[in-house]
Amino acid sequence: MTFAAAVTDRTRHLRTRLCVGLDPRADAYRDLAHLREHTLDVLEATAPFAACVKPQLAFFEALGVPGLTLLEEVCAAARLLGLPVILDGKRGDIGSTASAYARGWLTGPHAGDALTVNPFLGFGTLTPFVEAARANGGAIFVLVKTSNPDQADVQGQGVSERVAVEVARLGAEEEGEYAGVGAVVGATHPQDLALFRSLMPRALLLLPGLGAQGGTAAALAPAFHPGGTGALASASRAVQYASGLSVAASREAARRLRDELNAALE
Ligand SMILES: O=c1ccn([C@@H]2O[C@H](COP(=O)(O)O)[C@@H](O)[C@H]2O)c(=O)[nH]1
Repeated sequence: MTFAAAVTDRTRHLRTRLCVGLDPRADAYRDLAHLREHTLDVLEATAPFAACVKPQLAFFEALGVPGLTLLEEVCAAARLLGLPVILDGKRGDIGSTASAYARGWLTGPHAGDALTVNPFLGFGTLTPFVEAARANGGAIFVLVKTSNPDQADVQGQGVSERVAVEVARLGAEEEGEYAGVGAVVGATHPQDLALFRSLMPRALLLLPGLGAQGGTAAALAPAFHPGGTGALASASRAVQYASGLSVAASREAARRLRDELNAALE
């Protein structure tokens, strides 16, 4: 089953559109063993309420080689739990380097099922990512309009719309309900969600910024299709560190966010 089909299946059968983000901050733990245990515990505790999981590569890379080993463990554990994995790496570069990124993060030993991708080196540089994702039934999420308040300094509405049109074009010929070329649109921009939904009708939208950045489930309905499919709302700190390092609190936060999204959509 492709990534797009697998998350949509979880949405329909488990009634969840929540993407649980894993951003393990080294300074929150006694040592690496503690970070590892808590991260894997949060993953397991929140899995029943999640459509997918999104490890942020920066936090794993910051730990060096042990971080990459842990990332492999996280991906393997997610698979055992039936959770599709989005690696949030925001990769992008000239073609030859983009190919290496695509091999590493979409087909390599610590590959995810999907990868976030930066389009700002030009649309041609997306090709290796699209091809690697297609070859493996995976997906990419292209940055269209990021969640941070200063995104408009560089992205701007015209640029974001142009990227959105390209995302739709890249996915247009793919089979299936949703294409393997999706888009990142911040949950912090609820006023723009209807526009981006209409510009990219068959793209899965990844909506980061739920919780800690101020995004709310109630405002996200325009990103979804009738029936509540087509988008994944993502929260990291609000789940992993819902109340200090309490795993029970992480579980309850995931359950609450899942329920809030369902209340807004069903
Ligand atoms: O536009 C974007 C794209 C990615 N992110 C990443 O998502 C999480 C958000 O963390 P929270 O704790 O839920 O705020 C983090 O890994 C970001 O790098 C984003 O925030 N916005």
